[in-house]
Amino acid sequence: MSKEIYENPDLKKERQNCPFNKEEITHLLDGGKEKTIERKQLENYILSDEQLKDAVPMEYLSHADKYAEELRKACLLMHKLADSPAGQVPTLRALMGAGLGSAVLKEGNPLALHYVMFIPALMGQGTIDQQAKWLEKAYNLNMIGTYAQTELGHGTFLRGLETRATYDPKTQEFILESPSLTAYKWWPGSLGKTANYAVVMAQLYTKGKCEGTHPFMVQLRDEETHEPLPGIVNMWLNPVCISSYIHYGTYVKPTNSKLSYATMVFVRVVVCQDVTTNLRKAVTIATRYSCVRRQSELKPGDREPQVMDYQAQQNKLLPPLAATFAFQLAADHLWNLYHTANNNIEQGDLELLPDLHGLSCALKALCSSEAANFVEVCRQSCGGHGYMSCSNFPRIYGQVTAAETYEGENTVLWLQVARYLVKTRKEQSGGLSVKYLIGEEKGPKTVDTTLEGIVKLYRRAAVGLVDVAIAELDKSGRKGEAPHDAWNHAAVYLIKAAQAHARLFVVESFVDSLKEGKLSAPVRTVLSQLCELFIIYWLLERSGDFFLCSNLTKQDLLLLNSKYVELLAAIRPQAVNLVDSFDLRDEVLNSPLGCWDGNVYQRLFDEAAKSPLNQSNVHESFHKYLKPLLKSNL
Ligand SMILES: CCCCCCCCCC/C=C\CCC/C=C/C(=O)SCCNC(=O)CCNC(=O)[C@H](O)C(C)(C)COP(=O)(O)OP(=O)(O)OC[C@H]1O[C@@H](n2cnc3c(N)ncnc32)[C@H](O)[C@@H]1OP(=O)(O)O
Ligand SMILES: Cc1cc2nc3c(=O)[nH]c(=O)nc-3n(C[C@H](O)[C@H](O)[C@H](O)COP(=O)(O)OP(=O)(O)OC[C@H]3O[C@@H](n4cnc5c(N)ncnc54)[C@H](O)[C@@H]3O)c2cc1C
Repeated sequence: MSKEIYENPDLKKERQNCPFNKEEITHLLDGGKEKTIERKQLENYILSDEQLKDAVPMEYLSHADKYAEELRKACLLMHKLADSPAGQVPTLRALMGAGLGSAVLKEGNPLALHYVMFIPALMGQGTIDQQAKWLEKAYNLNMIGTYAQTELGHGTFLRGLETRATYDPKTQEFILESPSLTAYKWWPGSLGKTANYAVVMAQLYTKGKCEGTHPFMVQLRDEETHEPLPGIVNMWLNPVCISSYIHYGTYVKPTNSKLSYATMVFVRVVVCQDVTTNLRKAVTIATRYSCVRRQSELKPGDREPQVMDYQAQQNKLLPPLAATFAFQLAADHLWNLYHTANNNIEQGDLELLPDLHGLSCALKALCSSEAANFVEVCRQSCGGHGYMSCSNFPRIYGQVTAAETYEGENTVLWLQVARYLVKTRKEQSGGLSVKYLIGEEKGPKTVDTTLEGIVKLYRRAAVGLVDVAIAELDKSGRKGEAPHDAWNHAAVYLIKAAQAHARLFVVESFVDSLKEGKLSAPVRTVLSQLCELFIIYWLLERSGDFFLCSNLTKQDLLLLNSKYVELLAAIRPQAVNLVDSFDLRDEVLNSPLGCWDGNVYQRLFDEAAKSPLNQSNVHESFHKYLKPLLKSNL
């Protein structure tokens, strides 16, 4: 007899009479029906492998055992990648895109950097000959690489990196050295124990002149023994300059000195997708739990309500739910720009490079910071159980908040965006993605609170805040301040302008995607509600920017507040159906709070039982420490 599949009755009720086709949204997020089929096949292919499951929860292992267990699974995963029926690259893309990797490798993937930075660096910066020599070896995992740029003393300021690569024309070799403790490479993933090669960013010196940071291929460890090569601690020999600019002993400048930063641009684009995937997990866990959890009293004498019925809970969870769609659509737009710009750059056309740099910095900083804030709100919305390690919120939060720092610390990236905006506004040129900065914003300054009207407000804020920042810079200049001091003293304004620009890009991506997309009426309705909720939410959160740069009035704001709470109520009935549309398997969510069947309490209890401390009634430490204390009559 088939075992009755349990489904929490409240969740079951939430799923009844769904007014839209969930699969249509799943296909939209996957990039089409075929992509959904491919993803599900790959998920089955990976998640059905018993050897990829943890014998004991990772949190109960030692540091070394965690590393060993993650490496065991990562290596097994690589074999499955190579044997995947869908082919290596689609499987890798699925591992990176759908958060599938973290379903298997919960503490982190010791081989991630090999795929996320080492191979992209070879592809983006290696010469044809270098790619012929190393790419196949890297794809076949006959070498494991990392990307070693950050040093103990420098992570942000790349022009301050201390690792030196001195070209010796006699031997036609580069001598790499770490001249000081602060020059030691620090932070690169996999560098400690896993990688045997690295792309090392170092200052290139030739004929006594520093030509700036360049990438070098360096072998770190013996391929057989894995022992560090001689002198590896503070002296490296025989590196090879990737995309060599040394021709017959003479340095030939690249067309753009920042092309050596290309790998970081790629990862910033990838990070937008990754933090969105993590946010989707957090929202799914919190939403399902909030419909299972009944607590307190809404109507005196009534049964305890689902906590999702509190407007306060909807205010916590529905903006992040909307954000997952907004960030996904913006990340898709950025990915398309990346490919266009990259193809042009390969043809020697660098025109889109500033736009790509500006936008990738903006979106990486915005999506990572907003996702980190939203994940924390999702955790808090689950009360005490959200604090448990098994809820998966601590791990998801650790992953998204790391993204606020790596691949360019967010503040530094905001300032890069501001530099690009000020230049575009002042020079009234270029700026593919900031066309509104070229020429004046046309039309009346009156405010209408339609979707189009709200987008116009975002545009006014984006251009207005750049002008406020420029006015500050000019004011400092008139006072005789040097440009670098004026820039530093305008930082607060510059960052606000950069953030307003990033939010405008996300808002326009969302609105435009709904206009362009071939959506059924029910899906269009629910996504339009989410879009309107999200852009009003952000406007209310940052109303000062809009008061400063438009004719927004107190009445407008009160009207928008009313519209916002109406939208909370309108979307509430579809919250579970929307997160079900993400089609995230329980193994990917990895949380008893977010499981599809809503059997939360039993799963929490089962998780707690796995703790080593729950394998006996009295832990041995009682006899060693507590009992003597109890007897000591202090
Ligand atoms: C099995 C598979 C499993 C897969 C798992 C998937 C997981 C995926 C998610 C996780 C992904 C990765 C893991 C994370 C690993 C982390 C890695 C790292 O952190 S690597 C190190 C990152 N470090 C940085 O980002 C450093 C940040 N600093 C900088 O970029 C620079 O120092 C900068 C830009 C702040 C300043 O540089 P510089 O001082 O040289 O420039 P200026 O500010 O003076 O500007 C001059 C000029 O250049 C332009 N510019 C700057 N940068 C770029 C660029 N990158 N591209 C193009 N142009 C650039 C700038 O705009 C100025 O132009 P101008 O016209 O003169 O105004
Ligand atoms: C999880 C993780 C994984 C990582 N993986 C790698 C890797 O694989 N390879 C690698 O090379 N690196 C890696 N890194 C390092 C990472 O790239 C750096 O930590 C990051 O670039 C920040 O640089 P920093 O640590 O020097 O911070 P700092 O720049 O020292 O930041 C400290 C403070 O100074 C501020 N600040 C710095 N410059 C300015 C400025 N110009 N204007 C205003 N404020 C400023 C920052 O905003 C910040 O508040 C990783 C880091 C983490 C957390």
